[in-house]
Parts: sequence; structure tokens; C-alpha cells
Amino acid sequence: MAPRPEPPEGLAEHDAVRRRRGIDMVEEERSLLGLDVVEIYDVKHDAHLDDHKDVLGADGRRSAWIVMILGAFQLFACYYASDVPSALHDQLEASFANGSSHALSFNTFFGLIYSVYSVPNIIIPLGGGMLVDRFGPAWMSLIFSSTLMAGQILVWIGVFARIENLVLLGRFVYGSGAESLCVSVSACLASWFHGSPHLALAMGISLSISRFGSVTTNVLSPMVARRAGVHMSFLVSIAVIGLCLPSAAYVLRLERRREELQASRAAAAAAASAGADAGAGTSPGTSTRPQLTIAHTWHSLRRWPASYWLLLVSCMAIYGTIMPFNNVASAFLIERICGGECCADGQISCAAHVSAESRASVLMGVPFAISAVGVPCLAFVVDRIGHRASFILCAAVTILFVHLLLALTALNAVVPLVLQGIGYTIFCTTLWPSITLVAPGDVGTAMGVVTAAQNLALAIVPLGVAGIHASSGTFRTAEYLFISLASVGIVSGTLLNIYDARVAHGLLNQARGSRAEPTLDKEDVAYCFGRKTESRDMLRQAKGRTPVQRCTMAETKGPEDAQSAGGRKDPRDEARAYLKKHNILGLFNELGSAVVFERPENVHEFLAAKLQDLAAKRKDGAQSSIFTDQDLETLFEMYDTGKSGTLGKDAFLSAVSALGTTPDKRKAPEGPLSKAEFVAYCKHELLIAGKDPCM
Ligand SMILES: C[C@H](NC(=O)[C@@H](N)CCCCN)C(=O)O
Repeated sequence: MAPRPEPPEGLAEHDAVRRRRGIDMVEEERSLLGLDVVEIYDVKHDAHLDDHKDVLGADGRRSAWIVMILGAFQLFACYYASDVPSALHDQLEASFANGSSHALSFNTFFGLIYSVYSVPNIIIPLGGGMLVDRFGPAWMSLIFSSTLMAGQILVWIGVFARIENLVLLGRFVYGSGAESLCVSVSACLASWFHGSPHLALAMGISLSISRFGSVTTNVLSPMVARRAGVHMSFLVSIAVIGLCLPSAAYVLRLERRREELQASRAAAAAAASAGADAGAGTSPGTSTRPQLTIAHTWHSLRRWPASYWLLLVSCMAIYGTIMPFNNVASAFLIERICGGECCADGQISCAAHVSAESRASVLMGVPFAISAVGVPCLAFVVDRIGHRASFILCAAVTILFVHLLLALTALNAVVPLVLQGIGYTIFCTTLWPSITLVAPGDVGTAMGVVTAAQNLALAIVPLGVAGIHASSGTFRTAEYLFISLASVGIVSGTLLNIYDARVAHGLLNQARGSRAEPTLDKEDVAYCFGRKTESRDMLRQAKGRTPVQRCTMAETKGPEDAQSAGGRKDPRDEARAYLKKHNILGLFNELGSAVVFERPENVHEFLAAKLQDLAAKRKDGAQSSIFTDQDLETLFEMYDTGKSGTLGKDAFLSAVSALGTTPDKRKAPEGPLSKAEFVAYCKHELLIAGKDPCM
């Protein structure tokens, strides 16, 4: 990197450092002051995302897709190995029947294989998610993959030696890593695709590939078991998991590289704005990850919006109908196909039962087959049109319809199962990316809490189904439980839409991708007016001009023109306008800087006093210390060492950097810049950096 020219003497370095630090503290201050404005977070956060894009560029985008493929492969291995026992039910039964001692009946043992996986996962993903936020998803994926490996080795030895307890211990260890691995891979994708218009697509493709893991094990494991013995199927699954480790290690390498690039860029920005004092700023490798403390987690839980909790309820209700239904679908479908008992004497070997069984197994594959193909396709659409909350409601309605059909009609089961596939596809495509949108700060913990809740539902609902079946003697009665759960999903989905529209400004229902990569035309012009304008005239005139020219043009036209130009109101622009109008970031900047320098014992008291002080200053007509036009003009004069009235590119970039911003060299104007152009450009840069100038 080329060394930056030293800022001229007399420049307010101290102030620049203060401002930089203050801005970095906005989020902390926000919670300190008890403010919780999603949009403030978004505006600040998106500026930060722009940094990511700039640092990594096309290379970063390619890396993100590599991370997606590697993460999907880890999930593939996880789903593959998780489902080996169910694919080998009959072979395992035969194998353990030949064993020497059996403390448990095979069915109890087989049920426990799944219980020891699920029950601990009511708790484990909570800790797993926190660890992901603390140590990063890439590191934790490596650790969770190793846990899978250790667990599956124990299972394999247990199967080989026919030791039931060892198999169960292995499944417990395996389960401890499996759900948390799903959390860490999701968090990893959320981090690499945050702000990208392809988040749902990335998550959808990885889910589809992981589902393919279940399909592969269903086909491959029985084949391997028939040829080489049942334990060999487990050995193959160990080999598949083994490939997770290098893939997780490579993701870690990419993650490190990304962090280094970000840190060096932050250090360069700090050096430019602080000169010799740069050492006091962000140093490469500085971790900004949250503390692994109960207090921090509690703080996160309280900070998540109501939409997060509505998503959690939807997850429990809808996954509670999908997975437990799938567990009993075979028996339920056989019962439905035969119209009750297939064989007169309650046996299961008559021709009618065997035929119903094979039809049921084909039907059972329908929902997951639909989802394997449908999820990436729908994800592509969701990334474009948004409507996540609407889709979540739509999925709940579809699932309700499925169970009404199954409970109340004798319709061919293909129709409800196709609908079940559609409902599941819609739900899983939209649910998981939505969680990352409503809780962007601590995705690992947020995913972990939802996954734990999901496992709670998956542990309880089958017990309810079994209880209903035991008391009524038929699975059809259990349909009413699924109908109730789908109804809960509809209520939470409806509330989610209301909250999203009324409180969250359409965070879930809007197409985020288009917003994450704003067109320069609109953003530049909108910035210069201080509010959004969709005036075609303005945009047409702005086309082909540099950002400086656009700003200058906007300056001369004035905000009134923009207002009269009309146009649809965007909640983000309203938020920006609000932030700007009340100079919120400037206020936080002041407070944050003051706290950092004075380090008061009682922060609350200090802040209260500081606010009173600021209010008093304002009453006296004094200006806030945020950059005024006058400041910017002075800055220009400092860098215009030859007093030519213009700045060349290098001097210009240094001057803009001295504001604590990191200008994009590619977009910076080449030619000499007049004072007016410089002031306009600085204002533009300050907005991008989240530091609204005081105008
Ligand atoms: C995407 C979603 N994932 C989950 O439900 C996770 N809890 C992992 C499940 C692992 C299955 N062996 C899904 O699969 O729909």
C-alpha cells in the first residue's frame, strides 16, 4: 500500500481520532442510552458492509460462494451421517439380534438413538450459538465437525462390537456437534452474504445440498451394508465427515484473510485520520466479537425485536408439524391407504400391507424431494422480491390446508404430500434468512436459540402424537394436533406481518438485496438533498456526472426541489432523514468521545450531565462540533498548500481521510477540485461513513 502523505500540521488530529472512535461506539452508546432504533443500526451497519465490499471486491464475492459450497458440504456430511441409522433400520435390527447381550428391545434402542440426539439439543445449540458469536463461525465449524467425527467413530465402534450403550454415547456426542454445526454454517453464510442480494439463495442452495445428504445416505448406506456389513456404512459416513475438516479449515483460512484485510483497511483509515496517533485506534487483529457472558447474551435476548420471537414461535409450530409428521408418515399413510388395518389379523406381512408400505415410502419422499429442488428456486425469487413474512404466513396456511385435507377428506395422499413439500419449501427458504435479518448483530446466538426451540418442539410433539395414537388407536386423530400447530403458525405469521409493516418498516417484506447495493445515482442525489428523491429529472441530469458534480448540482437546487419532485417514501431514507435532522450520529459521537477520554466512574451520570451541557450550548446558539461547511473549507485550505484554490487527487484523498472516512480511490475525481466541489464531496463521504455533517 502506498504511504499516505502526512496531514499538514495544525490539522485537528485529536478531533479526528475522537470522531472516529465516537462513531465506532455508536452501537454501544445506543444501548447505553436505552435507544433501540433498528434503522439506526441499519444505517451504521450498512456503511460497515460497504467497507466489506470495498475491501474484498470481486475476490470477496467469489470467496463468499466458495464458503457457501464448503459450508453446504459440511451440512451434506452432517445430514448424511445423521440419517445412517434410519436408512439401516432393518440391517441394524438383524445385526443387534445376533449380538450377545441386549439390555433393551431393539425398538427402544432405535428410538433412543434419535432421542439422545434430539433431547440434548434442546440446550446445546444455545451454547453452540454463543460460541459461534464469540469465536467466529469458521473456528466453531471446525470444532463441531471434529465433534461429529468423534461421535460417529464411537457409533461405528459400538455397531461393530454390538455395544448398545457405546452407540448411544456416540450418538449423544454426535448430536452435540450436529445441530450446532448447522448453526455455525448458517452464521457463516449470514456473515459472508450479509448485505448481499443473494443471502436466501446461498442458504437455500446449502439446504438443498444438505438434504441431498439424506437422500444419498438412504440409497448408499443400505447398499454398502448389504455388500460389506452394517458397520462399513458407518465407516463410510466417518470418511464423509472426515472431508468436513479440510473444508472447515479452508473456510477458516478465508475468514482470517477477510479479517486481516478489514483490519489493515481500518488501520490505514485510522492512520490517515490520526497521523502519529494511529496506534491508539483499531489494530489489526483486534477482535470485535462479543463477550461470552450471560450478561451479554441476556442483553442480546432483550435487544432482539418481537419479530425474532414470532419467527421462533413459527419455527416451533411449523417444524413441529413437518418433522414429527414425517416420523409417523409411513404408519399414517399405510393406515390411510388400507383404510385402517391392512391385514385382517393385525399382521404386517400380508400383500396389502407390503404394497401399502412401498407406496407410503415413495409418498414420504415427496415433500423432501420437492424441497430439494424448490428451495434454491424460491430462494432466488425471495432475494428479488422479499415478502419473507408473507411467505412465512403462506407456508403456515399451506400446512394447515394439508392437515385439514388429511384429517377431513379421503383424497389421494399425493395431493396433501405435494402441498406439504410446497409448504416446507416456502417455510425453510424464508425462515432461516429472516432470522439473520432481524438479529444481525449476534446471528450465532439467535440461530442457536431458534434451533434449541425447534428441538424442543421436535422432542415434545412426537410424544403428543404417540399419546393421541395410543388413546385413539388411529393416526388420523393426531392430525388435530398438527392442525392446532399450523393454526399457531398462522397466528404468529399474521402478527409477524403486522409487526413488520407497522414497527419494522418492512424489514422482512422488502427486497433487501436491492437496498444493500444502492445505485449511485439515487444515493448520491438523495444524499445531497438530504432525503430521498425519485425525481426522474434529477436522476437523468445526474447520470454521467461524478459524485462531486451530483452533489454540487443538488446543492444548487436545494432540498425543496427534491421534495416537490415527490416520490415514494422509503423507510430507510426516512430514517436517514431523521438521523440527519436530529444529528443523532453527531450526538452519539460527542457522547462516545467524551466517555472515552474522560472515562467517568459513573457513566450514566456523566452522560446525563453531558446531555444537559449540550442542551445548554444549543440554547446559547452554539453549534455542535460536528463538521460544518466552515470546517470543511478550513480543511481544504490546509491541504491547499500552494494556495492554488484547488486540490489535486492525492491531497484531496488525504484531506477526505482526515475526516476519519475512507474514500473510494476508484470513485474519487481525478482532476483539480475547487473548494465548493471539495465541500460537497466531503459531505457525501461523511454520509457514507455515517457521520452526517452538520449543515
Ligand atoms: C434448515 C433446517 N435445519 C434444521 O432443521 C436443523 N435443525 C438441522 C437439522 C439436521 C437434520 N439432521 C432444515 O433441515 O429444514
